[in-house]
Amino acid sequence: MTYLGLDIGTTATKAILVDDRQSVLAAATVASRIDQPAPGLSEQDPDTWIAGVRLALARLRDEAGPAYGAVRAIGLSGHMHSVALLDDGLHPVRPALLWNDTRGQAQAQRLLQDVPDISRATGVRPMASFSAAKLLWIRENDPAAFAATRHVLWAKDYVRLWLTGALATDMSDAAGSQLFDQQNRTWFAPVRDYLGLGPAILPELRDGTDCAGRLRTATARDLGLPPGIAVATGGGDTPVGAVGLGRVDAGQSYISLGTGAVYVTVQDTYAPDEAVGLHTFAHCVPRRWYQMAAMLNGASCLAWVAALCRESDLPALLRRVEARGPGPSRILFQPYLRGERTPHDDALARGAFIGLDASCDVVDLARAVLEGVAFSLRQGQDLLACQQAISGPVPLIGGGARSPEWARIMATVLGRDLVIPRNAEHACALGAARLGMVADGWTMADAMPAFEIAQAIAPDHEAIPLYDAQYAQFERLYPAIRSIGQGTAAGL
Ligand SMILES: Nc1ncnc2c1ncn2[C@@H]1O[C@H](COP(=O)(O)OP(=O)(O)O)[C@@H](O)[C@H]1O
Ligand SMILES: O=C(CO)[C@@H](O)[C@H](O)COP(=O)(O)O
Repeated sequence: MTYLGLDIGTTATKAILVDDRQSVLAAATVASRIDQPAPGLSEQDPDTWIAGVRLALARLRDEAGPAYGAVRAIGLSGHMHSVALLDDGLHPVRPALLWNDTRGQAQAQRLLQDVPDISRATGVRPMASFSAAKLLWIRENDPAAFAATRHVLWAKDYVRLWLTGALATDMSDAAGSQLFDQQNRTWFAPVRDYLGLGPAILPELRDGTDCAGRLRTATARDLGLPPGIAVATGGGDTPVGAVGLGRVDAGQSYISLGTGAVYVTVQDTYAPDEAVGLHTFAHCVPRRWYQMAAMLNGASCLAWVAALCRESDLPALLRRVEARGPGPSRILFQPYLRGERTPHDDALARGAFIGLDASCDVVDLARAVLEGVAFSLRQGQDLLACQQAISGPVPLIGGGARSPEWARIMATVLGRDLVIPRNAEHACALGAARLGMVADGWTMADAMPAFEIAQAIAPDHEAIPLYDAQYAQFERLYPAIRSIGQGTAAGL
């Protein structure tokens, strides 16, 4: 008896096969194409999500052998906010604007002005990342696509549509749309009406643990899976990561360092604080919400600086950073390469290095990047901690968690113990498989045990005061150069 988890990540699709004790039997990762032809633009063709799943499953099938044919249920996770618009025939009418596409900034401002109570009802101030601003941008800039739209789905929902034929979404992807009433867990009519979306355009809402449909016979044959198996509704990657860690109880936190970065704390009541740029969203599991600081610029900043400096071996670069000895660096890096959400809500914010001198080399730049992303997460931690205490060691997942060197810098900047869970890279895919288990009849308690620790990361206590001083400088940087960054972004 096995379970399949699919995670439609921003940079890669991941598939994982586990047995009923959740031992990983096989895993596959397939890189995704992203089109980013100019600053602020970030798109994906929804059909690449299906192509990624197809290829990942072919690899999983080769690796796993007979266990692959014994799958009892499938669960899904996907990057959030990236909305797929489908026509009458359920085909995409245009590429999806991804969560880190910031074209909808002016539209977000208009939503804030024109829709009373939007922030309190939807759990966050309107921002370009969220689906409502994207839909408004498309209505104004691609009216033919908007007019042809009959259905709106999120990344994992489009994959599930292909698997089962069911049109649905879960509470957590709905929560990230800014079209959702977080308290009552239902669509929020004032935004829907403002956008001019008929009620039938938004899909049926379900919990992520529900069975949303059964695997179609033809698709099952094509994929080599049993027909008719349950496919869970699934969820957005942020809450599904929490499921993969077994951290779904109030007060439990975790950090994900993927393309972006999120710092999450689970809640069992809806308690928004939209004023400070935190997000308060419904969870993919029933009767839970979560509060998060969400940064557009996470481990992608490391990939960026490595590519810029033609360093193709990330682990080798990170070892060179560590070999330089303890930080902080004498250079400051502001990581807003794609604008930023928490804490600034500024699509036109831009990146910066400050303090360069003639002796700086790639290792100095890389260290400054690792620290700048960590400082950004500390700003998120400071905001979250105003709402509720963050207790105990915090687990770190996502591609960035592959680096113990980065985790050490992060622990020191955050001033707290971190832990790298076993299967940290697969947390969202594992969470997806766990949603599949619940859809197959398991209880949440049995399907979602706490993670096992692969590595404990303690802060460097001697370096904490030095990093505190550098963090104070970091906090001064954005207000000092905001207008310059906005000016260059606007082409002034
Ligand atoms: N060895 C490594 N150390 C630190 N970061 C890494 C390493 N390998 C990959 N990464 C980072 O992981 C990021 C991708 O993380 P991942 O969680 O897989 O992304 P996503 O789910 O957003 O597609 C890349 O931006 C890359 O910089
Ligand atoms: O915008 C958010 C959450 O609100 C992002 O977390 C996306 O959901 C994509 O995550 P990664 O690809 O960076 O893991």
